[in-house]
Amino acid sequence: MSDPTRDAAFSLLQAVLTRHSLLDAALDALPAIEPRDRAAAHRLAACVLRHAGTLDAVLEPFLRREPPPAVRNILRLGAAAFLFLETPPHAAVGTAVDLARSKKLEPFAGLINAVLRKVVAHGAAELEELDMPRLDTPAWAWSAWGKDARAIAEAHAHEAPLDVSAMPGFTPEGGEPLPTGSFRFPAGTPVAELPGFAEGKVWVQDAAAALPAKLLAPKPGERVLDLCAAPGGKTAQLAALGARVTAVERDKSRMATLTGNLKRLNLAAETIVADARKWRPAEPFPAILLDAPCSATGTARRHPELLHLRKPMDFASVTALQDKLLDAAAEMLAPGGRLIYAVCSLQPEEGAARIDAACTRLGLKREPLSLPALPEAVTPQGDVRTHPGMGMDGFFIARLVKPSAHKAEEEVECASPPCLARELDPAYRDA
Ligand SMILES: C[S@@+](CC[C@H](N)C(=O)[O-])C[C@H]1O[C@@H](n2cnc3c(N)ncnc32)[C@H](O)[C@@H]1O
Repeated sequence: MSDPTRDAAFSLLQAVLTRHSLLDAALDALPAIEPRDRAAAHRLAACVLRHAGTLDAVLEPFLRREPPPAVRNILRLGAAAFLFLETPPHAAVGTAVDLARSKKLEPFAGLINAVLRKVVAHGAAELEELDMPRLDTPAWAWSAWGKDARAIAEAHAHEAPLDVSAMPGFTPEGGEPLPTGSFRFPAGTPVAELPGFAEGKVWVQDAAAALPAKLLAPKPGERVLDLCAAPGGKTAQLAALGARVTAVERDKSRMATLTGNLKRLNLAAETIVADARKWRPAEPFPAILLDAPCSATGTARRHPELLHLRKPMDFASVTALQDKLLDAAAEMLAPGGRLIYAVCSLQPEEGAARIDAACTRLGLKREPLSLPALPEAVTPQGDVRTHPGMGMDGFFIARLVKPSAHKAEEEVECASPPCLARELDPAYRDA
């Protein structure tokens, strides 16, 4: 009989690595098991996903030929339990062998036993020699992250803490106040037990995810359009700051989650289920937050499967959608209005490159952001780029302004290229 934790962890790995499922979806699809076993299985599977490259490098010298994928996953589970999760050697090996038998992989039980015994004997020493951050990061991601790649990859080795945003004036007891205004609790803190959660005073939101709404800085009573709004962390921030928020979200069930979240927090917003590329308001908005759908590589600390599931060629379709959403946002922005564009991605093509293209295509002007609480996150172009090496999720945030009607007319006069005004303006030079 295999133990329920190993069994569930194996199902999670098979779902992610062979059927390309997201880990949360795979967790939802697990048969009913004790919550404690489910949490342990999640932790074990996430550990394998964080360290798959390192685990494979440790196993490599002990394998004479490539084992079937299911057998490799059992070997990874056994090695991860021993090397990273302090499982005693006999339990790490024995549960892996039992698991193989229960999955009709009896012919591989001897191999699994022999390989894992070698891992137990030599694996820890081998680990010392390996460049784990490099091995656990796909080559496409490492090269895209440039000089920050090592710091990001080192942070990916650890579980993320639990950050929360709080209603203005409320301080959740026991939370570490962060310079950017969020509060931090240790990884694994049960959300429902957070101080102020039951009273609707706090909501879960990574410290980086809390920055875009702060940088939009709505005034009390100001009309704000929140595009791509669900599950509503940023809608809640904007409403809590006193803005009159219109939240647009394409997915009906995600919008239901947003509505439920606002209700729990006793906040209000106008909610519209629609495709932001097509929906148009009666009046343009002076302030828009576009939290665009993205590859979400900035959240890989919490979702370690993403680096296994994403492929470089996936980015073309998501950047095309980001451009269309920027086009729509520019149309809905009042002259003189401001637009905050945000993505929880570490990929430059979803960040600065989208803003460069939007400035050229739409005549918007990039306005440099200032973030005194986190100056290292401000790029030379004036955008904000956080990453896990800074202790928070990876986010890209930029502010764009639409020239006022008066200015726009001036630009029309000199619109035939090349436009001298654009050539002289450093913001356009960057574009
Ligand atoms: C990054 S999430 C937004 C997170 C949210 N702003 C928050 O703070 O909780 C992106 C959202 O965009 C929605 N979305 C994707 N394409 C859309 C479109 N064309 N129009 C409106 N919403 C869209 C997705 O369903 C998803 O809920």
